[in-house]
Amino acid sequence: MLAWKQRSKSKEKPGGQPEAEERDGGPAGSPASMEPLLVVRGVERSFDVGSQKLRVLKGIDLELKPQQLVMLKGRSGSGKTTLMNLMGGLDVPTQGQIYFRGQPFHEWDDNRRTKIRRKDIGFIFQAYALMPLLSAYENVELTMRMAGVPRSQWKARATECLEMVGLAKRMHHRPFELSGGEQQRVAIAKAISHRPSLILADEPTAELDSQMAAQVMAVFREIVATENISICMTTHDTTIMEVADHVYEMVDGVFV
Ligand SMILES: Nc1ncnc2c1ncn2[C@@H]1O[C@H](COP(=O)(O)OP(=O)(O)OP(=O)(O)O)[C@@H](O)[C@H]1O
Repeated sequence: MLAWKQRSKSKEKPGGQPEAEERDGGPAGSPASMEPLLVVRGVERSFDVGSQKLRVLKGIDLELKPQQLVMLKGRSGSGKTTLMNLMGGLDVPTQGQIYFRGQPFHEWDDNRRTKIRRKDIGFIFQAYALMPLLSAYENVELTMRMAGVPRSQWKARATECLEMVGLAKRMHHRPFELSGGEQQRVAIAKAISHRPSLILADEPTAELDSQMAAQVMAVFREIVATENISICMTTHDTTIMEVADHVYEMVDGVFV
């Protein structure tokens, strides 16, 4: 199992709020100097609720660079999940633009976004979302099957991903035979198996105790470094924000 390599990049703002620094200023070719993977520009999202319009996102700007781990924090109902759904092409903005690898998600229909999403984006949820009758290995294989990865690559890649998350010895266990932290690590192995460039994780550590949450964050840092993946995750847990490259705080549909 990986050790949790804590990165002390955050600073205390005068108001006592942790403010993460970006890893800018690195040499040419470092993550900070690369083209953004995802660009969110002036994004707004409203929902019709009865005869009312509910304005949830009110002008969001965000950039996610390759090999970056960013976190969204904010109170319940502030709009984090709504934004993640837009970033992952599950929904489209009412206003504004979303470019994923330069492709205009905001202009595309659902079919076109779904094709990109299956190949290039991985999702991780609070509640693991594993198939209960399939083993850890079979769960990972299923994602590759759905993403169109050639069958000849399934075995080696599923094994590699489960080893990466520290589950080499638990590969043939089914979800109910695994702890919460282990199940979440299977979910991570699933999410990275088809080699996406972006992982979106909604409260991935919410169900875990602090030690298991730390293990999951260690795995996230490892895959950002070795798999050329960027991660955007939501969290309420201030202790894990230390490992982020950048923390965005959302209040009532805007970043502060
Ligand atoms: N499809 C929808 N129709 C109407 N209202 C919606 C819809 N989706 C989200 N909302 C509303 O938008 C607001 C923001 O919801 P969202 O789930 O994005 O918040 P959140 O910050 O992720 O909260 P939490 O931390 O509890 O998950 C909430 O008031 C929610 O009820």
